[in-house]
Amino acid sequence: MFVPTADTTDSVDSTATTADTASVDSIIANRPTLTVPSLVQIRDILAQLEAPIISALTERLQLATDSSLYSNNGAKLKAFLGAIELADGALGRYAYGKLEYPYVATALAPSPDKTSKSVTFPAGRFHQDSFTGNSNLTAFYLQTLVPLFNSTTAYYYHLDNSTVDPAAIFHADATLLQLLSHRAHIGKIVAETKFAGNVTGYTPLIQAGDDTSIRVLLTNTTQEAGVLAQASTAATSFSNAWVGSGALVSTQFASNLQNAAAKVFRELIDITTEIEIQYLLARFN
Ligand SMILES: O=C(O)C(=O)C[C@]1(C(=O)O)C=C[C@@H](O)C=C1
Repeated sequence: MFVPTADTTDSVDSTATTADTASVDSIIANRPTLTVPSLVQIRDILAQLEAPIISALTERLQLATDSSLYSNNGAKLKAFLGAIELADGALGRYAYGKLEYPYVATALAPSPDKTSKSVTFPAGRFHQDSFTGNSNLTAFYLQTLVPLFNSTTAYYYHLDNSTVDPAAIFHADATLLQLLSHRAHIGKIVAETKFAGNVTGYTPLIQAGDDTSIRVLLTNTTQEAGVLAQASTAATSFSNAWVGSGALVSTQFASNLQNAAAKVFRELIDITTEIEIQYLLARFN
C-alpha cells in the first residue's frame, strides 16, 4: 500500500523550534542558484498554461454538481486537497524552485530564503519568499467559480441514474486549482526578471515598502489585454472542439465557458500581480 510521507528535505514544519534553526539555515544555504528566464520567455510559459487551464475548466463545467458539496466554506474540498497534497509533496511537487505551492498542507512549502554574506541574491537569481496567493485563489474558486458549475448532466455514466460524482468533482477541482496556483506563482519569476531589468527603479521602492508604486511599475495593461483576448480565443476553440467531437452539451455551454474563462483570467492576472508585489517587497530579506 502506498503511504504518502511528506518530503521535508526542503520545507520547514511550522512547528519547528529554534533548536531546528541551524538545520533550516543549512538547507537554505545549500539551495541551488536558480536564474530566472527573460520576460519574453516567461510570457511564453504563461501562454502555454492557458490551454490546460481552459481544458480543465471545460471538463469541470460539464460535471453535474451538488452545491452542498461546498458547504462550510469548502471544508470537504479542502480535506480532499490536503490528502492529495501529502502524496504530491512526497513526489517533490513543492520542492524549491518548482513554483508549485500547497493550498492546505502548507508546512510542505519551501521556507523563505535569507540573504547573508555567503549567500547573496544578485538580480536575476530566484529568491523564495513566504507569500502564496492560494488563499485568494480558494476564495475566488468557492465564491465566484463554484456557482458557475451548474450542469445537471455529466459524462460519467452511473447505472443507478445518479449524476453527481463527488470524487470526480473534487479531482477536477484539484487539477484546476493546482493549475491556477502554478500560473499565479510564476509571478515570482516575472517579478525577479522585472527587478533584474530595472534594479535602480525598483530598489528604492522596495526599500521604502511602497507597494502602490511597485504595482504601477510592474503593471502592463497591453499585456493584460493580450492575455484576456487569448483566453477568450482558447475558450471558443475548446467549446467548438467539444461540440464538433460529438459531446452532448447544453445550449449555454459556449457562453458559460466564455464567462468562466474571462473571470478566471482576470482573477489570475490580479493574483499574479499581487504575488509579484509581495515577492519584490521580500526581495532583500
Ligand atoms: O507579463 C507581465 O508583465 C506580467 O506581469 C504578468 C501579468 C499576467 O498575469 O499575465 C500580470 C500583470 C501585468 O500587468 C501583465 C501581465
